Amino acid sequence: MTDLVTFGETMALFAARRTGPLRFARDFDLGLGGAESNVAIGVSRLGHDVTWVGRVGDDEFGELIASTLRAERVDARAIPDPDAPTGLMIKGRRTADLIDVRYYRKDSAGSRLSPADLDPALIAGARALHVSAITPALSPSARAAVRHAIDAARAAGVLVSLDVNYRKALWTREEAGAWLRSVIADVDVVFATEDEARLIADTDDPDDPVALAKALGPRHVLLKFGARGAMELSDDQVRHAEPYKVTEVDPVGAGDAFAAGWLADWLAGADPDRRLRTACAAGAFAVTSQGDWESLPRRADLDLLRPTSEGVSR
Ligand SMILES: Nc1ncnc2c1ncn2[C@@H]1O[C@H](COP(=O)(O)OP(=O)(O)O)[C@@H](O)[C@H]1O
Ligand SMILES: O=C(O)C(=O)C[C@H](O)[C@H](O)COP(=O)(O)O
Repeated sequence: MTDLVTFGETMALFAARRTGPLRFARDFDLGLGGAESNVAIGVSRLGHDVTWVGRVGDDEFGELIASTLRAERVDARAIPDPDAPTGLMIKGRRTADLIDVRYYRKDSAGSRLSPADLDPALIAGARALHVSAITPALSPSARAAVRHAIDAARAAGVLVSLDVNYRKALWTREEAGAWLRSVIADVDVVFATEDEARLIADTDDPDDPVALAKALGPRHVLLKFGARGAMELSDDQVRHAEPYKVTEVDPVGAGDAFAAGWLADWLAGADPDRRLRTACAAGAFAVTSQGDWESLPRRADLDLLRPTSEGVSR
């Protein structure tokens, strides 16, 4: 039995070590990145059993992904695909605070995920399913896999969580909006930035976060405002969360961390105020180091941050 099932594409990640145009980068840190595996690691570190499913190439990067996730205690069902390579993500630093992410993932192993890769019994045995709207943008078979997984979760009464994670390199706003509107009624929890929420919501006041959240529809709506914190609309009640004070080194991965924190506390049965604080703390931790997931917190770390922290722990 697992608490959370998630699936998607995880890529080998090359992060340039120095700032400037990528062609002058010279050296890179090799790691991995993928929205859903970032969430899987985050939820695992916060104490729950997580299963991640995805296709990887039958290559060194596929090994890197499987072994890293397993080291993070994620039950990684990394399906080796003999016919396609692991996708790549290249992270450049054009300036000290301008990160430029490029994908080399067309026809990758991860994009070849299909409904047959996702066992409905695995999903039915979990308490929550987490998907992102990156997967449906990868290929028709990956899109069908998301629908299949959501249907399996709904049939079994398993919580369905969706992170909008709009990636303009993969599809247009119109394509993403149409797909999102086709699934939103089957979603229990949605994570979005305000701009992402506007892909789905039809409201007269798209600049009002509360109106936007109400127009989305799911039982739990989480709107993320970056360094300004977040808002939750759950069961008609609105909660605002102050951000935690950290020095931002790399903003990539904050949204995945936030989703991980929220889901971990939902699984733990935490009260809604605490759940939202955990989500914000996890998001804050994520921006403190270069990697997409390396600085994600364990439970004991959560108390280290305070909204008004002076940065000293005694
Ligand atoms: N610089 C920051 N300082 C403190 N918390 C942050 C910072 N950036 C992000 N967070 C936290 O992480 C959450 C998600 O980040 P955000 O950038 O809004 O999402 P995404 O990565 O999906 O665009 C925010 O709602 C906030 O709680
Ligand atoms: O899987 C993909 O396509 C990715 O882009 C992987 C990224 O590492 C994360 O998804 C970060 O996303 P945020 O948490 O929204 O900053």
